[in-house]
Amino acid sequence: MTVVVKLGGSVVTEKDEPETLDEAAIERAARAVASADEEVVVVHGGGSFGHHYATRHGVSRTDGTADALAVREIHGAMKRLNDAMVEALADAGVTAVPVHPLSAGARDGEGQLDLPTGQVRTMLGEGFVPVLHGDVVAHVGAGATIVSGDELVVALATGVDADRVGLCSAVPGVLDADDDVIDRIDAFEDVAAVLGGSDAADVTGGMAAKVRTLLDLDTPASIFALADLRSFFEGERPGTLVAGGDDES
Ligand SMILES: Nc1ncnc2c1ncn2[C@@H]1O[C@H](COP(=O)(O)OP(=O)(O)OP(=O)(O)O)[C@@H](O)[C@H]1O
Ligand SMILES: C=C(C)CCOP(=O)(O)O
Repeated sequence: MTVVVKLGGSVVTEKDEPETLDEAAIERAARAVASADEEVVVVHGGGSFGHHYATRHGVSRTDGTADALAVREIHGAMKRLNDAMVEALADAGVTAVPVHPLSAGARDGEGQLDLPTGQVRTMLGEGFVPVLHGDVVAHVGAGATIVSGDELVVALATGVDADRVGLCSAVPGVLDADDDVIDRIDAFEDVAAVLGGSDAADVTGGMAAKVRTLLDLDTPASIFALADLRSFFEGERPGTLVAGGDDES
């Protein structure tokens, strides 16, 4: 059984405070990952590290930069966050190793992401837990653009043939107009009216982009809060199930 899980930047950082970790949340998430019996691929988002620098340099998933300093600053911030995540996971007993998307993937002229995953599959086979992160990647004709952790989740889930996919965010699921958790989403149009961006600085589009991206995936994906991460690893389906191309849950 292989699980791909994203730890949202809104969970592991104080998203409103530049380069500020949420240490307690990181430790709690690391303990939950350590409790997993499955092969796990971890992805984390940008939070107050990546989004802060991406906003400063005007870079998004579609607006690129040719400025190498901007690329180094955005990537450097994400590497600092990734170092902290890998260290916390290691402290919790997880065999975590870092994987940096800038060095592995790129976008073509249509913005399509190409993310090789052979190295991730080999890491899993050797007992490691790869830890990837939202990043900046080279983009044909645009210099470099942001790749969100959510896009990486979709590419990885396909690449490692994941059995389960989970996204841990700052909310208990996708909320409807009454702030109740929506159990299941099968089509973007069904929920478009209630989907917004992020409450904090976020160049990748918040919840609306998250749902749109996950609907591209054949494997159903759950969106839930940190309090539910452990139960997700225990096989439950907390929060909202985004079921794009497949009916099974
Ligand atoms: N209908 C909705 N239901 C739930 N959250 C919503 C909704 N509309 C907008 N949001 C916002 O989307 C946010 C989650 O998206 P965000 O991109 O911040 O999450 P993340 O993946 O945890 O963070 P990061 O992008 O830094 O990794 C919530 O914190 C909330 O502010
Ligand atoms: C802003 C950067 C560098 C990463 C964005 O990843 P996300 O937080 O998963 O959307």
